[in-house]
Amino acid sequence: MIKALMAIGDQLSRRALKVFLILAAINGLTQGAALAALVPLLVSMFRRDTHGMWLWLVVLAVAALVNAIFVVLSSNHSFAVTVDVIRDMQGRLADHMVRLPLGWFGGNAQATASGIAVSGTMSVALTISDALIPVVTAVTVPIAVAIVALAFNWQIGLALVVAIPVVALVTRWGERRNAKAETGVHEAEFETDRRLLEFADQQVVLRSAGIHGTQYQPLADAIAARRRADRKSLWSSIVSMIPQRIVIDFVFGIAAGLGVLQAVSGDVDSVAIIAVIALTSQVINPLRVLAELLTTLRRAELQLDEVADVLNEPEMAVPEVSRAQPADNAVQLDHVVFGYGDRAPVLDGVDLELEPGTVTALVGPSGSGKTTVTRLIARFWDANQGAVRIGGVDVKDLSDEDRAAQLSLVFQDVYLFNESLRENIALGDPGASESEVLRAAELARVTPIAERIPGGWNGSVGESGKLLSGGERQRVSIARALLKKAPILLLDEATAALDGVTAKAIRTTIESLRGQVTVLIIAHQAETIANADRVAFLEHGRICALGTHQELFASNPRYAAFWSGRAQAQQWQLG
Ligand SMILES: Nc1ncnc2c1ncn2[C@@H]1O[C@H](COP(=O)(O)OP(=O)(O)OP(=O)(O)O)[C@@H](O)[C@H]1O
Repeated sequence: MIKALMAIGDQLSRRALKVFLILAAINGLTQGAALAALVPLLVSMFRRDTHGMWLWLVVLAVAALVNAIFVVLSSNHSFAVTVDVIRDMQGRLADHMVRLPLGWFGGNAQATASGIAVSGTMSVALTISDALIPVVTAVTVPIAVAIVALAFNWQIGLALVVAIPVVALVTRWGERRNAKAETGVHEAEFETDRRLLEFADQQVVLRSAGIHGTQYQPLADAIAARRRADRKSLWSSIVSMIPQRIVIDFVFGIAAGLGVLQAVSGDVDSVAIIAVIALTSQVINPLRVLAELLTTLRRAELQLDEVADVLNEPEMAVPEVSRAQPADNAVQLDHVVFGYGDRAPVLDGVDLELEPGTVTALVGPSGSGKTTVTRLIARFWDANQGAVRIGGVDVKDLSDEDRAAQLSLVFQDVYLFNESLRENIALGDPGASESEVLRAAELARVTPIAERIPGGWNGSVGESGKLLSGGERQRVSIARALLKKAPILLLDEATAALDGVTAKAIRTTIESLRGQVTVLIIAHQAETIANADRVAFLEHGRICALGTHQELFASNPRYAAFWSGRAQAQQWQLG
């Protein structure tokens, strides 16, 4: 675990960790020395040797005082190290995660990331503060005691010196044996947490399906698996503890037996023997708790492995400074091939050019890759082949700031922050004036929302915007995008949840941007598509037709069939 912590920490916290370990070791050694001073003290007392008694009493007092100082120092330092470790791990995780491709956040990765960044780092930090000092003490006290015993009675001392590595080996064996069960517990814990979060988050869906509590099978399964894993881990630790206990008791038995033999044969002072045997017993307790402490360390080590796994995920290479500046607000996809992970390509040679200031509608069957096109323009992922360019510059050559400045995005799944209505819009341009915010809000028809909700512009939208309707959330996110005034606007079904009148008003707003802003719009409403300068028809991973809606409808049978299908389904009159 120390090795893993050293690998993750920066130079400063590595140094702090080393100092902490040294302090903890001195703490253990001085504790052992204070205990050891009891042997000559007891012998002097029994021999009524006043000089010796005082001498060893002073030695004991000094050792106890030094130990007390190091207890305070190491405890104090453990607090500092704990804070450093949390800061370090969370800081490095945050810095790294913002540079990971967004694809990494799909599936379980998001739950993993929040689990690791919050509970994982906390549990590692708590292990340092609660378990590391006892572990170091459990190792150093027996060593100190064995050295002292060697000085007073070499036979017993030798038995301890030989026994300590044997006990350490048996303990290590037990801990390794437990490791598999511990990994099982860790995985089961993660799955239960993930299912519980899902269960809490998706209450609307579950209740509408009539599913309550443990009727939600994946959660019930996760809880049952966790119970099984806990039981397995408990048995595993009981089984591995037995040999450790036997070896420890055996060592104590041998030390006591040796002492008794020497006392009976009259070779050594029996008082000294009693004192050394009493001292030996002090080795037993730290060694016994060592096994439990190692299990705690093992759990922290698993968390650290996960932190390391996240940190080892390759980052997207983003230049600090753009290698060139976009010449205009054109967007170009040049023979782009892209697939999610190792799945078959979604886009298989997409060529598309959005001319500056034009409105292009991207249409195609569900799952054809329309959203994926917008994600590649925004560089949430990198294309496997081909290039995506903004103003003639490859998006890979733009810094995060320059790329973000070029784009405004409104996605299907709108996320609002648990802030006021005004703050949610102002996020689009934190430097915007009050009148600019209100103007963007007006254009996106947000004003009626401010008039309705308690608190008006300063009223809260609730967690993830849950106090607003789906259509209202979309309007706020459109206002946010309009406020940004970026030269390229990507809209992915941004008006899907709006009523006809509001959708028409927003369409008018978007059309008013024509000539200034390059707009790519994914929409299913016939009016939006019919009014676009050009329609790009995406099918089978390629743009297979490009032109106005009327041109494509007349010349491309696949497009005409696609629209006829939609019109039939939605009873639209087209063409
Ligand atoms: N994060 C992801 N990980 C893996 N596969 C994905 C991911 N996002 C989308 N896909 C897959 O990529 C394909 C294209 O998805 P995309 O969302 O781009 O299609 P779309 O044309 O926008 O669909 P729709 O019109 O239904 O919104 C789909 O088969 C989808 O399952």
